[in-house]
Parts: sequence; C-alpha cells; structure tokens
Amino acid sequence: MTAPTPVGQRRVAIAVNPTAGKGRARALGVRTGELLLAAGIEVLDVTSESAAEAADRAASAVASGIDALVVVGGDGMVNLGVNACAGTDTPLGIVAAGTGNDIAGSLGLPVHDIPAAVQTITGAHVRRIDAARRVDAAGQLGPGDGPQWFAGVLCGGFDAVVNERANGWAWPRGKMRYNLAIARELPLFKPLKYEIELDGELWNTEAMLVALGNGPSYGGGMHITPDADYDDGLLDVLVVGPISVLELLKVFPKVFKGTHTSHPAVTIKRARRVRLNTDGIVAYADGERFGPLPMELEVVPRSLGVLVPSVVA
Ligand SMILES: Nc1ncnc2c1ncn2[C@@H]1O[C@H](COP(=O)(O)OP(=O)(O)OP(=O)(O)O)[C@@H](O)[C@H]1O
Repeated sequence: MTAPTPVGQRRVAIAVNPTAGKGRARALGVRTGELLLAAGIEVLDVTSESAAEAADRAASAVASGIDALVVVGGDGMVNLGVNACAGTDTPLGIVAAGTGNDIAGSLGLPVHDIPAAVQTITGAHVRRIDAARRVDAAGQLGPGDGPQWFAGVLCGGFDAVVNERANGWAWPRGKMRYNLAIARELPLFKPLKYEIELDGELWNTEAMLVALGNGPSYGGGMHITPDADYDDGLLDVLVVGPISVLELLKVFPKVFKGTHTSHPAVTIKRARRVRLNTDGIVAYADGERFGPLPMELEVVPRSLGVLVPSVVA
C-alpha cells in the first residue's frame, strides 16, 4: 500500500442517507456538517429525499470541482459515493453510520465515531484504492442505469437472491430483514449452473454462492473473500459449490472469521476481468441492486481516492 497523500481542502459536498442506521444517520449527518464547518470547511449539502437524486447531485458536485465528497451512511451510501468519485481525482470521505459498514471497517476508518471520522476527513490524506466497474463487450463503462462501480463485494448467487428478496420488503429494517429472507429462500434454493470467464479463461461450474471481492467483507462483518486486497488490481472470485442446506448452515458461521475458505466446496480464483453468467439472478454490489446477470466486471487499479487517517493502523 502506498502512503496516503495530503491534499488541500476548502470546500466539500456532503450527502447523508437519512434512512441509514435505522434512521439514526440523519442526525449524525447534521453533526458531521457542524463539525466540518467548525473546522473552517465550506460545506455544500447534496442530501436528497431519494437515493437517485442524491447520486445525481453528488456527481454534479464532483464535476463542479469540489475538494472532496463526504457520504454519511452505510455501505450503500459508500457505493453512491464510489459511483460519484471513482475515475476522478475527487476523494471520498466516509462517515460510517449504517447498519453495515464493511467498506469503512476494512479500510481502517472510524465506524460509528463521528468526531474521529470528521478528523479523518479534515486531515485530508488520500489513499488511492482499486474499484471495480461493469463494462460492455467493448470494454466501455456500462451498460445500464444505476450503480456502475463497486468497491466492496459483488454477489451473484444465493446471497444475491436473499438481497433481492429482502429488498422487496419495506419491513423489518436492518439485519432482521436479511435473516428472514435467508429463512424464506434457503429451503427452496438449488445450485445454479454458472459460466464464469476469468481474464478470458472459461470456468463452467455449479454454485450455491458466487462472490467477487474487491474488498474482503459484506453484510455487516461477513469476511466472504477474506484475502481480497484493495491494492492488488484483482477481484477475488469465491464460489461455493453444491452442498446440502444442512452443510451450508454448518459452514455459514465460519464466514464471520473468514475460515470458511478451507471447506472443500469453496474455491477462490483471482482475475482482473470477470464475466459472470447464470439464469435468473440479479447481482448486488456493496449491498445495492446492481443489475441482472450476465455481466462483465473489471478492476480499475487505484481509480478511487479515499480520505484516510494519516497513519493507517
Ligand atoms: N435519501 C436517500 N439517500 C440515499 N440513500 C437512500 C435514501 N433513501 C433511501 N436510501 C436507500 O438506503 C440504502 C442504503 O443504505 P445504507 O447502506 O447507507 O445504510 P444501512 O443502514 O447500512 O442500510 P441497510 O438498511 O440496507 O442495512 C440504499 O439502498 C438507498 O436506496
């Protein structure tokens, strides 16, 4: 990892997800704005009532030449920031205030600690990390509406099915919604046939779960691709082959420590560019709806600047 670089900072945009952290992020966003102003930084508020409008306003603020974009929320809000900042020189400041804060945590950023997060932002040290984006056959960005980039993990198997199910429910909020979705989907789920192309090499396999990790964890502390490295220019492609529901339930708790990778049904490969194809799956990335498979994804090395503490633990 290269040492973070200090940058000048006078004017930042802030986007708060008022729904994050079961609604607690709204007040934490106000506090963040106050602390930034108290530090002598001009703050442009691009918070919106809808995520789509917030994404547009954040992208416009980046295009207008602000010194940094600050997002307040969980991994979904980080994803919105990644989509505004990746491929630009504008760094992303993260105030982790969601129910899932995997990207902030794995980058060594403060979590649920507003003063420390603001201090990290005003410290203005930038670390450039890899981000992944979807590309078409010609290697161009896109196609599709919504998020094009992700920084953490993209899922395209049972975990994506669970996300899609939970996404359709307005209630309950937070982790309980995912637990209920797992309980609903698990008894019905059958392994799917996948065609996975890794840097041009075809891999036909059957899988319960497929995850592409630029970062190591998702879902609030599940280290699904525990060795994924934000600096290596590669995606860790994890596949869980066909196993019984009972066996899956036995292996599942190990994901919190990342020790599931030694299970004989788990395979991990690495690639810069991955094409993922199966029937009937909508992929999720950084916890957000990313789009239906098939999809081609590539890592763009060092394409995202993140504001980090000057000394990274
Ligand atoms: N006004 C808004 N601005 C940004 N995101 C919003 C807004 N309203 C709703 N959202 C939704 O919030 C979700 C992201 O939530 P985020 O990850 O930031 O917080 P969280 O508390 O960790 O979320 P979750 O409830 O999914 O665990 C996105 O799916 C997004 O569509």
